[in-house]
Amino acid sequence: MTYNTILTEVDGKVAVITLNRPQVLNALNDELMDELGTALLGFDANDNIGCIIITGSDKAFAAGADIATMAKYGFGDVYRGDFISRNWEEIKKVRKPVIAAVSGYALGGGCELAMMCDTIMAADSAKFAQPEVKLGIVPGAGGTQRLPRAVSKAKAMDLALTGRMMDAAEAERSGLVARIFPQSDLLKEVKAIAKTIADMPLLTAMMVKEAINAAYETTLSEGIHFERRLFHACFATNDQKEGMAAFIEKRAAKFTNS
Ligand SMILES: CCCCCCCCCCCCC[C@H](O)CC(=O)SCCNC(=O)CCNC(=O)[C@H](O)C(C)(C)COP(=O)(O)OP(=O)(O)OC[C@H]1O[C@@H](n2cnc3c(N)ncnc32)[C@H](O)[C@@H]1OP(=O)(O)O
Repeated sequence: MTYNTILTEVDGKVAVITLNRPQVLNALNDELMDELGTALLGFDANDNIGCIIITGSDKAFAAGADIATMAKYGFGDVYRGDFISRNWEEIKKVRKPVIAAVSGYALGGGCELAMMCDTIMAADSAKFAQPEVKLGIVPGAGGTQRLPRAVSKAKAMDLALTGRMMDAAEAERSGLVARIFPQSDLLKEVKAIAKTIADMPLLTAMMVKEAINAAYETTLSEGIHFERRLFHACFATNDQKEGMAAFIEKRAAKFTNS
């Protein structure tokens, strides 16, 4: 499928979606979010794909929502058009692991998009911010809710009230980013991580993702209960039998995703 604002690539069992509005540092507009959702759900439905990467350019993962677009809108436009809610939730429907590979700017909606992914791997050039306050708006795509859960209330307040940028090292120290790589190695390294994940039993990897994401949505005891039932369910899979037999027989497992 061809798109106007993204590029897609398949590398073995790994799908790569590259945001592609370089002239505006990958600023996010409605067309891009529609196309991103279509690509994500397409790869999620593809049995040959085990892990999905979203990335941008060296200079920008995404410099936020398209300000030139937003500047034209009033309350009626965004409220009646249900902007953001209309097409941002697609990524939450994706059941396979999604990795954000961030180089350069991840600002505003760019940081929010990265936080909607299951994990964030960053280049040493990465810079994260929620600078919306400087534009007279609050973050509108989950930044005020996901950032404090990722880095603490104190750090989230600092970032969202000052609009300052946080570099990759601070982002990793704060827990927003899982790992940092030299910019020139980012995509190679993240593809290797994604291949490792895609080589895991798919049903189990999907259950791991679902269980961890549930922690953001429920109480500890409910989350433990949910995890326990998934743990019990694993014992109905061939992959649990194969995984444990392979360990005992000291050989590589041959998972069948069943
Ligand atoms: C409600 C309706 C939304 C419509 C779309 C709905 C779906 C997607 C949006 C969902 C998210 C909304 C909620 C979110 O919380 C809100 C935001 O994200 S607000 C925006 C936050 N981002 C910023 O404030 C960053 C703005 N950019 C900068 O500060 C600087 O560009 C930079 C990143 C520090 C880089 O500076 P420089 O290196 O000097 O480069 P330039 O500034 O010259 O930029 C080059 C070129 O790119 C254009 N550009 C950069 N950022 C944006 C942007 N966010 N929107 C539009 N265009 C952008 C810049 O204008 C230059 O273009 P040129 O002048 O060369 O034509």
